[in-house]
Amino acid sequence: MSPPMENSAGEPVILARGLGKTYPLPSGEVTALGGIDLQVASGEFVAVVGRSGSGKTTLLNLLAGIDRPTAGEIVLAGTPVHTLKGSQLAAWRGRCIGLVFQFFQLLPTLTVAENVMLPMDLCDTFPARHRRARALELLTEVGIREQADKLPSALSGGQQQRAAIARALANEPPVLLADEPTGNLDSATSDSVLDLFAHMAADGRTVLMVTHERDLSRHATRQITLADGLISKDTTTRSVRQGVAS
Ligand SMILES: Nc1ncnc2c1ncn2[C@@H]1O[C@H](COP(=O)(O)OP(=O)(O)OP(=O)(O)O)[C@@H](O)[C@H]1O
Repeated sequence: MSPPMENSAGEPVILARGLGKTYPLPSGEVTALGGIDLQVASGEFVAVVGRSGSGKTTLLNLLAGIDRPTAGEIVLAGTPVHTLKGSQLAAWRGRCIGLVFQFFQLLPTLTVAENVMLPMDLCDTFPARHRRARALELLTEVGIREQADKLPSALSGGQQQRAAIARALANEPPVLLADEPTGNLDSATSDSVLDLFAHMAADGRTVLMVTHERDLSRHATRQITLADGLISKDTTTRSVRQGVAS
């Protein structure tokens, strides 16, 4: 059997065609992304690497609908993201994308469980009476169930990032996008967080992570290198089916 390359509708989970982003500056235009084509299937864990300024964050922000492309199109889990506007885009993002950031971005006055429930509250994706139970399940999945009723400040950096990953999964998004998710963690903690992403991808989710640290991309199934806003290298490093040792 070949690795899962498509979702049930027969489309890649992430599809970008001619994707470009330029910024107008007084001194002339800056091309952050020069028109890239990309297909990512369910079960892939993609590490996007490249030098500073190569366009990694721009790519992630376009895929997440945080930024708008100036050229090309994005179809994510079947939705043509480039056509969505304003509140449509925000609602789509809340349901279809899980975002993980370098500095966790947990709300400091909410408990860990309340942070995880927040996307469900905002998008009304699960009945209110089920949200806490779901948050606890997710915290169990990421290995910090016992921290549920603490404030984020009582957790270590690695635990806070696990909480942020649980929050990113709250609405069962098909795609997880992570921008330098280990940038604020020591190397052992980084490895354990990346193992978690690898397991999530092996479970059929699609994970795309931007990282400065090429070495960390060994956890991924595929490494895409950007240079000057273009894909300079695209290597599948591990079969999707192979996943990770459990
Ligand atoms: N808002 C903006 N206005 C003007 N230029 C921008 C803007 N955002 C990004 N750029 C430019 O686009 C290019 C790509 O930036 P981007 O942040 O995507 O790179 P990156 O690979 O993520 O870099 P880093 O690893 O340093 O975060 C760079 O030349 C950058 O200066």
